[in-house]
Amino acid sequence: MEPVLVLDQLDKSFGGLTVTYNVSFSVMPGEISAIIGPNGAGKTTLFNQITGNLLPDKGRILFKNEQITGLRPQEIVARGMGRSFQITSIFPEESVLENVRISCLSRRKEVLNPFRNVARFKEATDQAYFILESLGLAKHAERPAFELAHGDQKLLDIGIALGLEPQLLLLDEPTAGMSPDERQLTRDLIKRLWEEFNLTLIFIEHDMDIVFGIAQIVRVLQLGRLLAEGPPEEIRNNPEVITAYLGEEVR
Ligand SMILES: Nc1ncnc2c1ncn2[C@@H]1O[C@H](COP(=O)(O)OP(=O)(O)OP(=O)(O)O)[C@@H](O)[C@H]1O
Repeated sequence: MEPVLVLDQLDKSFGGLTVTYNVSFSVMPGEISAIIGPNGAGKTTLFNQITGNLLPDKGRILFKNEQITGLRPQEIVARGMGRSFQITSIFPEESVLENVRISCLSRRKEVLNPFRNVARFKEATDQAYFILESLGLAKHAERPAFELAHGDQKLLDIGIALGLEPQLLLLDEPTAGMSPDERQLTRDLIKRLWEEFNLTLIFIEHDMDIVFGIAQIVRVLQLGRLLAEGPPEEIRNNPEVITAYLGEEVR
């Protein structure tokens, strides 16, 4: 089996600050994996390079065996990579349904003209409902998005990404700002979405219950370097990772 994503020796600096240094790893299709590391380790900057929001100074990124380094984010999305953001990217005045339907339609290149192709519009509406039901948001379908609670807005953001039918989905701190109960639900939800939508999923997360609960592979960044990579048990017992990040209490 070929990897779906390959990072090959990525470097990125801001002024004198090295934020990504010689980062290489491969992600296999269908894998669910986590990126962890201290604040400022470079996790989001790494995501930004993968999604084309930032250009690496050096190195290559391959997605489904093709070079995507230097492509614009929209081109990378069109190839099947989705992303949710730490800060949500919803249209606040539009309904919850409309937010997801827009992305389903844009996948079909029918954004603003529902009358041109009624069948496609209906198909996109059904797909949007299916996604909202998977996320537990169908009951809020008709409400304006800004009325949703913070946790639900984050879920909607994932729904928007799913509307684009990604094969690879990147989630940046999906549980940030959530209550412990919401975190628990979101953990189960992420696992279910991964299965239901046949995704390859990479998430950045600080909550170690979630990381060790659902990731098959954990990658640890420290000061922009890939410190360790492996299955949860191996990472949890890795002395360097414990010293750099985990501490003793999570063992
Ligand atoms: N556009 C930018 N210009 C200058 N410095 C930046 C820029 N983006 C990020 N940085 C710096 O790069 C470093 C890594 O930031 P990044 O957000 O990637 O870390 P992170 O691991 O995602 O952190 P956190 O867990 O807090 O989200 C930080 O020191 C940050 O201040």
